[in-house]
Amino acid sequence: MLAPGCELDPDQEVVRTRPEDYFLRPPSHAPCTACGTVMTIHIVERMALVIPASNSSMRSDRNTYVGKRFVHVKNAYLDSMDEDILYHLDLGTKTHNLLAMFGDVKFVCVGGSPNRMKAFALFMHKELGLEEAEEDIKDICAGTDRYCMYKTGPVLTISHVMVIPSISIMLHELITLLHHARCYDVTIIRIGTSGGIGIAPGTVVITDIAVDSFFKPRFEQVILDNIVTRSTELDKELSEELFNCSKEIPNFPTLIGHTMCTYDFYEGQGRLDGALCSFSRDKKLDYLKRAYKAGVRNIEMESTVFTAMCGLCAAVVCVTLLNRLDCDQINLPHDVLVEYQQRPQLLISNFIRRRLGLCD
Ligand SMILES: O=P(O)(O)O[C@H]1O[C@H](CO)[C@@H](O)[C@H]1O
Ligand SMILES: O=c1cc[nH]c(=O)[nH]1
Repeated sequence: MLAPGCELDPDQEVVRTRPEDYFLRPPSHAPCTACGTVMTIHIVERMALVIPASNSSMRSDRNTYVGKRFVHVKNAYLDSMDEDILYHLDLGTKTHNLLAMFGDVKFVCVGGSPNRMKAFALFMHKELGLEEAEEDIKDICAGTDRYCMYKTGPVLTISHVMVIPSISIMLHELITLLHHARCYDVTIIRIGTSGGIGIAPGTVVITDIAVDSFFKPRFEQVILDNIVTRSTELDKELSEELFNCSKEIPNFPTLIGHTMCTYDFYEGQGRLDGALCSFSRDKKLDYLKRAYKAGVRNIEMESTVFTAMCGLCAAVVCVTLLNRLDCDQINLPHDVLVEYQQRPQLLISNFIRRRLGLCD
């Protein structure tokens, strides 16, 4: 077991936790960098499937992608399949020419609400000055009502509904789609809403690391009857780039901080206004204050699985709708809510235009 207060070499991919939880690789041992105490370490799988476009310190298993960094699928079975049906997207390798449809995608923007994501696609269409008529921007996944998807030039926009399992299914099919379409140098961004902790409503939080309800930077996935823990590391350069973009927008409160991802909006986020509540106001505030102290600035419900699957060329940008130290209910006037929800969209549009060399 880990000695209390010990630190491991930060370059090591480890998590310090209960040994029985980690089955992915057998535990090994390493000395604490400070005191030399030998500790049991449990290797966490690096899951990120999308390869960063500009990362000079890529691991050797990623170095096969010199020049173009293709979207990577860690599944040996896929390429031997005669046909791959992406059921929830209503797309498939035999029914659609995925290379022709999606081969030029460079940015993927995801968010919960189908209407908000459609509005973002139409906004991007305008911002990129694309010639195609707005009416021609159709939902590519119209054959299913699970998710919606729009393509505007190199920007693919997809809704993922709410919570980890829903975004996880979408990401499996999205990443497979990008792989079939031979996409490369892709950046994936989640644009959403969240509850803030200790910050003014309307603040945009750019996530530096996604943490779970225990403030740990990990995502636990049950696979068969094992729990596999995956890293939720994000590309720091990308968050800095986004932060710099935000400085160019007037009256645009933005910060970089940890984002906590929960499995529930009510009890899971310490709300007193759900159908069930088994804790006191004091316990709630104590929890949220501990979260703040651990670096958490906002709470939402998808970031850990999103970062685990897309991490090293991905970003999470969420506006806060309330300060959870003050209240639980979201009672913003409709026009304010709409304006707040547009903030991450505005930032990402500026970022994409800048990356495409379209900014003045
Ligand atoms: O703004 P979106 O992307 O919908 O995400 C946030 O809003 C939902 C809760 O209202 C959760 O899914 C949370 O993560
Ligand atoms: O408090 C909030 C607000 C939006 N989304 C969440 O997950 N929590």
